[in-house]
Amino acid sequence: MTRILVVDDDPVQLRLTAEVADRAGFRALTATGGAEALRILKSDPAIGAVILDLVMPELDGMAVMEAMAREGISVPVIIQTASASLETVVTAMRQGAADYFVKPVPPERLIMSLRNALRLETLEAAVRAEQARRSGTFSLAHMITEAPAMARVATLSQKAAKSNIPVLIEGETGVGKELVARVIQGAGERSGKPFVIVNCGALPANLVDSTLFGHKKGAFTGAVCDQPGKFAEANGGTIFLDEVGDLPPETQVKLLRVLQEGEIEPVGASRPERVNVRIISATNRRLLNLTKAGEFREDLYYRLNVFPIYVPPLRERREDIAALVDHFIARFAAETGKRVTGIEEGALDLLRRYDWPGNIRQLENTVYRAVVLTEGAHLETADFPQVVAQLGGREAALMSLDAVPVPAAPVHVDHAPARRRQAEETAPAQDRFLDENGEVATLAAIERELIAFAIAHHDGRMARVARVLGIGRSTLYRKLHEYGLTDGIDSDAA
Ligand SMILES: Nc1ncnc2c1ncn2[C@@H]1O[C@H](COP(=O)(O)OP(=O)(O)OP(=O)(O)O)[C@@H](O)[C@H]1O
Repeated sequence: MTRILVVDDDPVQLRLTAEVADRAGFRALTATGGAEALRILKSDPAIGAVILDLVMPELDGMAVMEAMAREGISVPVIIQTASASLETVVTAMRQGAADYFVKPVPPERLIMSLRNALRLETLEAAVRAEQARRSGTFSLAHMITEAPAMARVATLSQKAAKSNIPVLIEGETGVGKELVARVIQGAGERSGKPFVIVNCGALPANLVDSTLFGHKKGAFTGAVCDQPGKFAEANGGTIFLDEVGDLPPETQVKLLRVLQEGEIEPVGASRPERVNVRIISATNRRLLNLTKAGEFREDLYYRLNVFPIYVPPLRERREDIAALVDHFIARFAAETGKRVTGIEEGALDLLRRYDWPGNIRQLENTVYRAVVLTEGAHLETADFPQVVAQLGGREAALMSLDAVPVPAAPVHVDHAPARRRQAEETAPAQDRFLDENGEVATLAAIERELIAFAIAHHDGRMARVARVLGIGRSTLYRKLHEYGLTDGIDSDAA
């Protein structure tokens, strides 16, 4: 819910305006003076707009706007005043006010003005983010990171920006790893310097080395002139090695050398060349597992993984969905020239419930498609048919589970109603890891479920159950007691 700040020295007017805003779905904070308003604005970066009274004792509305400009607080301001002079209107608008009203303001006009101001601000923020991305000055302020699960990412990326140590960013596909890398570059001393992206998984095998390190004329057929590689291109700045786990073994050795010596060896060169490049790598597979499986050099792993950052998937930061959707609507409406101005609460709720296996990139594409196809000014549930279809299937499965009376006492799973078992078998794997509140279940809960399943699957033959679960029989029996699964189980049923 977007927070707005209402500032008025008249307590009755203050309460009335705040109520109008609350009724329209905003959360109104209030201040009775300019100093208090500035204090709130400085401490709460999530405030989306301010409704400001011009005439107040001590710090008046104009002074508040001037202070906001000085402090770099770019929240849109809607001015209200009891008596208007043309001069004050002009001054306030010059100072950057988004709109101006003489009291009493009809509620619907005030709300429309608030919505317009917020939409414009979202669009301006998207434009600022794009400009910062292009100029290498991207920062945390350009990224949506309101969810508590992103707090650690924010802190770590700011810390990483202060040094030049290699960073490894891990996270599922589309979670924003590249953006985090851009924040690390944009907030540090290499801000504004080159930021070169290499998708290691997409390089043709025979061109990996020359793409990364460059080549000399005559190094191979077709090498008609010296060609600098990505490392040379990134000199003075940052190289972002996406899908670093896909690098072939020979290239891994060369990368290790860059990390150890700060030198690259272009293909066909007689001696190495020094480079000054910060290395940020990323992967959506666990690099440690690749290392354990012998697919990735261990020495290189430790060199790359000096400062690890894990970016959580979107389903663990659903609080960001509303802001991301607003951001994408503003951007795509502007890009496609469609007059889409928002999303209905029911549709937003649908998007919040979906698990987004493709994360933010999938959400971005989904909103794009909806903006292009919609006929209305507000996106509705019907504009997200794929999400409806997928959620519908899952929720129907859960409802059929609910319809089955679940026995109060733990039972032998063999005796559980057949429909329940069938639903368990068809539920998508990731749903099994969520509890009834949609939260990730505890290890104990999953272990209990797995043991019950194994007992049912092997018809209660406990020796076999212990064997397939990879634990001893005494451990199995201890766990049965711990989880209250002993009812109906004959300890001799081996
Ligand atoms: N916090 C965010 N705020 C706004 N846009 C975001 C955010 N995170 C990601 N995006 C957008 O989502 C898309 C995917 O992000 P990005 O490319 O950084 O993900 P990634 O994890 O590097 O993906 P991949 O694993 O496929 O390389 C991009 O278009 C990016 O601009």
